[in-house]
Amino acid sequence: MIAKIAITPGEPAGVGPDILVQLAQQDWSAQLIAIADPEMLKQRAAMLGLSLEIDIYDENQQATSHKAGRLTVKPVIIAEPCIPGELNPNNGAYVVETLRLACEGNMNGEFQAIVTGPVHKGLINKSGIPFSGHTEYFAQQANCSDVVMMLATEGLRVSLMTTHIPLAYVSKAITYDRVQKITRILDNDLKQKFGIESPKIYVCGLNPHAGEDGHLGREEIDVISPALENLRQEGIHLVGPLPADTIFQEKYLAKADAVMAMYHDQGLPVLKYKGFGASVNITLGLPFIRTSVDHGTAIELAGKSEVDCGSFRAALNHAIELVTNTN
Ligand SMILES: NC(=O)C1=CN([C@@H]2O[C@H](COP(=O)(O)OP(=O)(O)OC[C@H]3O[C@@H](n4cnc5c(N)ncnc54)[C@H](O)[C@@H]3O)[C@@H](O)[C@H]2O)C=CC1
Ligand SMILES: NCC(=O)COP(=O)(O)O
Repeated sequence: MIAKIAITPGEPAGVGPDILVQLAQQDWSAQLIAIADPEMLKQRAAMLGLSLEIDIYDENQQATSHKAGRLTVKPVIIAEPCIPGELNPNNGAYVVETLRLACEGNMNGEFQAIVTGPVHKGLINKSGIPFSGHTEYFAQQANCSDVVMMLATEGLRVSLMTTHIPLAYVSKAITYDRVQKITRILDNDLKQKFGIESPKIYVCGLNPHAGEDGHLGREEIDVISPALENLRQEGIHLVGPLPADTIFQEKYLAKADAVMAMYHDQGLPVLKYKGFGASVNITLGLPFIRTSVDHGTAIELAGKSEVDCGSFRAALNHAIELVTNTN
């Protein structure tokens, strides 16, 4: 069966559309369905000197694999014409509508995965729509109380205990309950989606030196260790909490199927240092497959043919692979 993959190019003034029209220049084994404004995509392709034929999506037609130089589009009309590199809050609702439709199509089985380009979280909020990230948005749309953000590159997977919240709220968000729920989702998806029979998860502490026996913070003693101990009783293979400044070394990584970081900027700088441009962001715990790029909107590069397509290509390949593995 040929999979239908919904693709949201993200912020129209950013590099998402540039990358999508470039990726459309090659054949793919799945049908790619861009949920976007077709005129905006045509204009971006023309700006980059690429030829692109648009086919308007017909849900009653059987899926056919993507052919180079064409793109199937489920149209969402943009509010105001897009100027690459110029953020326009009047187009914030358009961006969110593309995400809503992609989610709806996955929930009702029309599409088999979502691949998202980068959105500008600040612009969406400026447009009057509270938004902290795709991860949280899709969780809410799919009625999932907890999902996990995981980024993966060759030789390293990093998942996050907390996602897009201010640093000042992180300690309070790391509860006994949260540590258990998030770790169980990670363990389950490593088994189900990645085919790892008995995953080993290495867990970072929150505080310097994982709290130094309570002298530099008590979250490890009061919350993280007891929660991990309970999970070990359930049979989950966990190591830690280990100091975050030394966990990312080969001795541990060679054995780890994933590292769990306590917050966004504890884990992601390491991952991106290792594999920026070739990493994939995967949301675990959703009732559908969702992958994304490792980078943001890079608006200064929009419309200029200078963008690196590696992460978007990897996200698309990974989504197709996950669909194939789970069918
Ligand atoms: N998946 C998503 O929707 C993500 C969205 N963002 C959003 O993107 C916006 C901008 O965030 P920044 O922190 O500035 O990160 P950014 O990733 O947009 O840019 C950081 C640096 O990397 C470069 N860069 C990024 N992507 C590139 C590519 N494909 N090819 C070549 N160079 C590239 C940029 O030119 C810039 O120098 C924010 O609003 C943020 O919320 C950030 C990360 C992920
Ligand atoms: N740093 C990852 C990021 O900001 C992307 O998050 P999301 O929009 O995929 O939730």
